[in-house]
Amino acid sequence: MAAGGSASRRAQEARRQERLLREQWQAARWEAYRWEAASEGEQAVAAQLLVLTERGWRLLVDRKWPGTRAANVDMILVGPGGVFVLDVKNWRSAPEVAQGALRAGGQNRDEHAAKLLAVTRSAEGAVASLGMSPVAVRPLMVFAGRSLDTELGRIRLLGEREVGPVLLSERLRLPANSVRAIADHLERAFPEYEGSAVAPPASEPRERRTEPADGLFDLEGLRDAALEEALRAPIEQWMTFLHPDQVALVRRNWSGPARISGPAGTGKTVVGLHRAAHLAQRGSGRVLYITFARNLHRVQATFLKAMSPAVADRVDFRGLHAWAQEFLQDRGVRVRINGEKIDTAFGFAWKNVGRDSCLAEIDDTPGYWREEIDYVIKGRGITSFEEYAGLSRRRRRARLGREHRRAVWNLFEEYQSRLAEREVHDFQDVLALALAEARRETGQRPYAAVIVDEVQDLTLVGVRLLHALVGDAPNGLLLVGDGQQAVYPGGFRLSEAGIDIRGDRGQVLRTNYRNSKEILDAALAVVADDPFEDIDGLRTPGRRDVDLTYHDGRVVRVVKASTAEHDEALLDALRALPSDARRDSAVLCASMRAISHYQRLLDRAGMRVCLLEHYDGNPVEAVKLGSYHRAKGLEFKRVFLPGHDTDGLADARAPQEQVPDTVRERRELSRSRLFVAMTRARDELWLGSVRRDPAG
Ligand SMILES: Nc1ncnc2c1ncn2[C@@H]1O[C@H](COP(=O)(O)OP(=O)(O)OP(=O)(O)O)[C@@H](O)[C@H]1O
Repeated sequence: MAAGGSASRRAQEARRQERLLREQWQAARWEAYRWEAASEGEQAVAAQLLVLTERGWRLLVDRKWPGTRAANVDMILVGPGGVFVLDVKNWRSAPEVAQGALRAGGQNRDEHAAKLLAVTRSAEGAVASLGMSPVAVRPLMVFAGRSLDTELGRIRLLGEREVGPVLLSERLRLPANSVRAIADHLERAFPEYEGSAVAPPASEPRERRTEPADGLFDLEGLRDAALEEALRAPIEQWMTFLHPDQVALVRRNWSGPARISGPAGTGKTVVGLHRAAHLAQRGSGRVLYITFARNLHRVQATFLKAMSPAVADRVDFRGLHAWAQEFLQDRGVRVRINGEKIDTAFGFAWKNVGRDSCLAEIDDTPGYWREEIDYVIKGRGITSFEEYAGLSRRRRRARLGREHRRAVWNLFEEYQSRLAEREVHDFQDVLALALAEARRETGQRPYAAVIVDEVQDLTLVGVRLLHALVGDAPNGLLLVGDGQQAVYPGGFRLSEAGIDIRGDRGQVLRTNYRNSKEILDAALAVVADDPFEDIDGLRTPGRRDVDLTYHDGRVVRVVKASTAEHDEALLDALRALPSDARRDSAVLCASMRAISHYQRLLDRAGMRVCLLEHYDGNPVEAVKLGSYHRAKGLEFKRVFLPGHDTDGLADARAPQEQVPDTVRERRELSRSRLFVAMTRARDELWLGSVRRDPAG
């Protein structure tokens, strides 16, 4: 359609909406004025809110507060924007918030805020039994005859004029059937208050309010449009609903460190985020939410803000290394990181004592030995050769005798002295320094709780560091992750970190809410023969039992004879998408080289690209592009994996006994990474390959 045509359609729609609103406003005012016992101010607020009831919201007025004898609740509103508990005030003096207190006419009015919070907690309890996240209920204090929009803790204070527009512009959180279910449930939990001052007249049939007053109202149409919009909504649209088992985890009281594990897509992150909001809402201290991946925390911060704006500023989302550097800086400890100098230091060390040692017989790629130092020696905080000589090198395949370990140790010492010579630290040093600092008793506890997402990506020293921040305090440390999605070498057991997870403090989620069966089956086939050991030391087979929630999805396999044909097929698939579907699509690659290649390809084809390192969780009208690593923890409706089998999948079919241990280890890691990338897809997974010449 021509642009002019769609602009005129939009203008027509805007006029229709305006007329509709005007009609709804008239009807609402008329109805509010029939609430004779209410003050004029309360009627004005009610009129604003009654407009919402014409737009898919349900308004419960003057309800009994369960568990009390005579107290009432002014209003509860349930709608696409969530659940709100309202207290309507008709004060003679203007309200103000000063130094965390509510005041009016020179007097402290905190008792009103306390009552509203207590009612909100009752409502949270009621919706939690429906499986709704407790953080989705929000308290509002609305002031008749005033104009304001401010906050007091988690309470939002709004004036008579602001309340309608603010609620109407809330982002979509609940679909229509959820609004119905919650409102029905709350109607039962908060029965009508006897002797109600503002209840609508009994003679007025309740249904009248939701029926069109005349032909101008197209309520059915509005609802259908809202529903359709929810289905089309970008993938970032946050889920407010949790399964009752997940809600229980969010609200649970743990007596010490706890852990949530489970296969890909089982809602671990959702639970972690709701838990962060819950703790921030309940306690007085700050919550630290840590991930290893460098941009994931930004995305998660955006999600939390959408989900629970009132608490968002009490949760710090950080990448582990950046946080550790800030922490050291705050404590006055100097660190110097310089990537180039670190590489040179290792390069020299390898040349001097590695290249001609017995290590080269096992694997002559220096990278393997650098990983040994990073993940095994420094990552596990090993400080003496004897300790290293007796170490069980978890998830490392090459068997090293004493002689080889001695050679690794020499390489490590040489590397350390080269770093010292250049006066630089590497990333492992930063964590070790931060750990030493965190263990120093300063009397300050910066955080009440620490939540670690994708914990399998951390090293042992990283986990020790975060544990040191909160110790074994109740509800202090929560570790969220899945060993099957480990994408870095090496590993450790929690017991080595001195973390004891026992009884109900170790929880496993089992229902995959993300992937369709076809997609999950394809992903599990890649790692089917790779049993793995998780941080609790349990060995688990690669093909795990997962419960599925049934929704459609498909796997598209495209095999071409040349890279050019393969790339053209990718472009065709992307071009075939409607333009608003591209924003929920991601092209993921195993290497940086491949990312540069596909960035050029998409640029040349005129397709807008958003690199994952720039993605912050807000919907963006572009195809996302990034590495398998960067895609960790994220999800997309459609995932495109060009050349997905160049690194790992095909190798899995080679006879294993002829392959050196270190190569097998690398391939295993490649398969884990591919598994992670594949399980990012919700509805469609596109797997591209270039046919290899069997003789080649
Ligand atoms: N109870 C639920 N009902 C419906 N959808 C849910 C539920 N719980 C989680 N989801 C959805 O399932 C998807 C996967 O959730 P999440 O990202 O938290 O899983 P995860 O276990 O952290 O995944 P991964 O380990 O693969 O990163 C998300 O879209 C989330 O909104």
